[in-house]
Amino acid sequence: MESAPRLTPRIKSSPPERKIESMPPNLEEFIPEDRLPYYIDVYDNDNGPGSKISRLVLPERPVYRHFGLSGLNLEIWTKFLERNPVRFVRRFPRPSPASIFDFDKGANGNDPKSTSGYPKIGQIDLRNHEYLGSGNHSYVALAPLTLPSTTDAPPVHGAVAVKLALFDEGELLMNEAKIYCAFPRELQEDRGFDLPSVVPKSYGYYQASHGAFESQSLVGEFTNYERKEICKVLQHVSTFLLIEHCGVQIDPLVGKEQEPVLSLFKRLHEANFVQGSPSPRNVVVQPGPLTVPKGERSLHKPSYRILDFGRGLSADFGIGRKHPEFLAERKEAEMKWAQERLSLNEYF
Ligand SMILES: Nc1ncnc2c1ncn2[C@@H]1O[C@H](COP(=O)(O)OP(=O)(O)OP(=O)(O)O)[C@@H](O)[C@H]1O
Repeated sequence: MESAPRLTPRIKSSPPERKIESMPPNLEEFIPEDRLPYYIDVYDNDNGPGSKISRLVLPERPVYRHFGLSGLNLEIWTKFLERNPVRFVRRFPRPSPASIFDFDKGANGNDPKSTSGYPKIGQIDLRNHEYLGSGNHSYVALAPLTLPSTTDAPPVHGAVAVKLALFDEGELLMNEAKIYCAFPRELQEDRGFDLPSVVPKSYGYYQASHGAFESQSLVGEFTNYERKEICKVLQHVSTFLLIEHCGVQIDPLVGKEQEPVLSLFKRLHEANFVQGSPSPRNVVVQPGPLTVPKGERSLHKPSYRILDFGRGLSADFGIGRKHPEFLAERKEAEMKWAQERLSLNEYF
């Protein structure tokens, strides 16, 4: 008997291929909280001729449209950025007080690796990033993340999605960061046929701050006045969220293609989360299954993931916690929404 032709998912663009040769393979491993760095240095000083001010570190924000950039001393910022990375500090998952203490002991000079093996400073290199996508609120880039080795773990080097807030949408990104912190590990890790991963793994939410700048060893001479001006610009620099790169956007799905994606929404709801804006833009696909080595994966066995939790709800905090009945209502509505919006019929 002839077997039925297998349906491969519709996707918006061709499956991910490295456009930049030096880009490492995607980081796929789960990194426990105590291995995430306290600081991340972002290299972002090479934005092509004529544009020394990075769009990524300093996205266009309404504040500039209203007041222009004149209030900020961009000459000094440029001088700083040409020679130094921008240092960000981890906000979520919140570093534990003990690890901060331990970190500070090391940061004071003499202990490059902390005693508990806590990695101090990671690096993101945005100079050669690939554009992954953007929404109404964000710009998402693929860039290499490096974490130093610790006393009991090897270094980490892999490509991750860096989601930056555009305009003044930091609140959505912060909500998303909190949701990622609340996800249980089993939603992020692929555990085989019956329990595929539902959402990307996340590697923390980071913010540029005065304190992080003060802890940075700077290349070049900066006067006190210049330091103050740099701190003013830092207040406008976007926060960012690091997440696993999980493939390319799907196109609306037909018939049976919808089943695996709807079952991911079901698992998300069973774990007491709501995504908040289901649409084909917020579902990505890559060759699977993820449990086998990369060379053996194919789009005939697709691995889907749900993205974008800016408008997400969780039973762990906020309105989802205060009003469980509201959360239950949203889950029901979201399932109907997902059925309609992921379907090709919706578009005709
Ligand atoms: N982890 C990821 N892996 C692969 N692609 C991604 C990832 N995160 C984001 N993208 C791409 O970037 C696009 C924008 O991301 P996202 O939907 O999270 O942004 P947003 O600004 O919150 O969107 P919206 O306008 O729906 O609020 C996605 O549609 C997807 O194509």
